[in-house]
Amino acid sequence: MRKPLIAGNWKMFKTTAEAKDFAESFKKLYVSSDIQVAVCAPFTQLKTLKEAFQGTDIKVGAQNMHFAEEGAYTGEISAAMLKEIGVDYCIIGHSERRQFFAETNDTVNKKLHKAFSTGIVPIMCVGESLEERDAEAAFEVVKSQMAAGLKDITAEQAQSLVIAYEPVWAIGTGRTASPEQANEMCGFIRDIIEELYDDDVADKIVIQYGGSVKSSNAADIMNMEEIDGALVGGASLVPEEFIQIVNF
Ligand SMILES: O=C[C@H](O)COP(=O)(O)O
Repeated sequence: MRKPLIAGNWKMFKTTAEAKDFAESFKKLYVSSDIQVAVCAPFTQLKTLKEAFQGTDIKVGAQNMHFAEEGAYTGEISAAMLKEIGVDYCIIGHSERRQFFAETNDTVNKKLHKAFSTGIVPIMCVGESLEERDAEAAFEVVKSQMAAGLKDITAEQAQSLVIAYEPVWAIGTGRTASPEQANEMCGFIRDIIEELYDDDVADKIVIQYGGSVKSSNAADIMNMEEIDGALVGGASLVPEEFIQIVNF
């Protein structure tokens, strides 16, 4: 049985003081359940959050990492550095990284290999742009992101992978994919996993939806059969809002 994952993605928001405030308020509202909860924060807040969430089952994730073990890569952070402070998850291939920081399917693939070999669970993001959806190319685009991103990833590794389907046109726009549209693509992603691996892996893999998820639409999305959680941007910044999504 898959354990759904609801993960916040803070993007480039919150100072250390703000992260501490969030954690203190959120812990008071949070009750452990059969939903896994994680907060993916800026690098500088990861240690703060790990400490603040100690003694709870709330996990912590990064939003990016480099694929090399170490080296002359000014400004980058390695998987080992994240692991050392206890980071559980890392978002890989978010559309904002693809759009603004030259992330490609090839770098996504390299990062996945490094995350798995370091013991960090990758949250691999896939999703089409509005132009691609309008051109009826959404399924083809997602399929090629999946195939290239998962190149040479073993079935054993893939079982613990999280995939986030985030249609680019629904991110931060207030325009959510309908629960049916999201469910259809998440089902398609599961079919691709079955094709690439087998039905056992397809059955185990967690597939999230992301894009303008809020407390008002969380239940409609989360109750869809193929959707195992959410990657939540803006609405994860406010403890009282994020907890309502977690408790959908
Ligand atoms: O990673 C999260 C997504 O980019 C969604 O962001 P959003 O909930 O602010 O639309």
